Amino acid sequence: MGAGKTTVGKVLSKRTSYDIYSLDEMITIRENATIPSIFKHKGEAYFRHKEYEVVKEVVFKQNKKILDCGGGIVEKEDSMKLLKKSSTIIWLNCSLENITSRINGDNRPLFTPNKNVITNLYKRRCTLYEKWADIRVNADQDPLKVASEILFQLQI
Ligand SMILES: Nc1ncnc2c1ncn2[C@@H]1O[C@H](COP(=O)(O)OP(=O)(O)O)[C@@H](O)[C@H]1O
Ligand SMILES: O=C(O)C1=C[C@@H](OP(=O)(O)O)[C@@H](O)[C@H](O)C1
Ligand SMILES: [Mg+2]
Repeated sequence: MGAGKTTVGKVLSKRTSYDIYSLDEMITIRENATIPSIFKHKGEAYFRHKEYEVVKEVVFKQNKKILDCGGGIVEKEDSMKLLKKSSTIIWLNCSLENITSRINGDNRPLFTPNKNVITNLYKRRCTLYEKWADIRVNADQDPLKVASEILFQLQI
């Protein structure tokens, strides 16, 4: 959360002309509900299943594309296996300090300003990103630079 995936994804889409699929946006439209409302009324497991369904639907399309995932996609192994099989997984590695300053007071149900809780979530997620990512970029810099670093690493 707050690493800049959605922001950088849009920059990459403009620069490459690849289509972009924002999973959070697709889920919101399909469920006709906001993400906080889905979490509140249906729970996280339901949301993760919806994420999985959207991934399954888009990854094997033949067009060149960028998937703007939610940061919690790593919580569901089935989703990650599909991504690993089909895609290059990019980790936008961002300090917890920057994440916290970017999204404080935002509309993300799993974000909390409680330092212990968010530090534990951050550390656990970092282990998962480390496990699954093909490429890691420094996301503690301007989004345009993050996008350039990704294109450089992918040689696009
Ligand atoms: N590299 C960056 N530097 C500073 N602010 C950023 C950066 N990337 C994103 N932001 C800002 O942080 C917030 C969260 O960005 P977003 O792209 O939605 O992150 P994510 O999709 O990873 O949760 C937005 O207000 C966005 O404008
Ligand atoms: O980290 C998470 O568990 C989540 C991240 C959010 O997306 P962003 O990473 O774009 O904030 C969104 O999918 C949902 O609030 C859950
Ligand atoms: Mg996002």
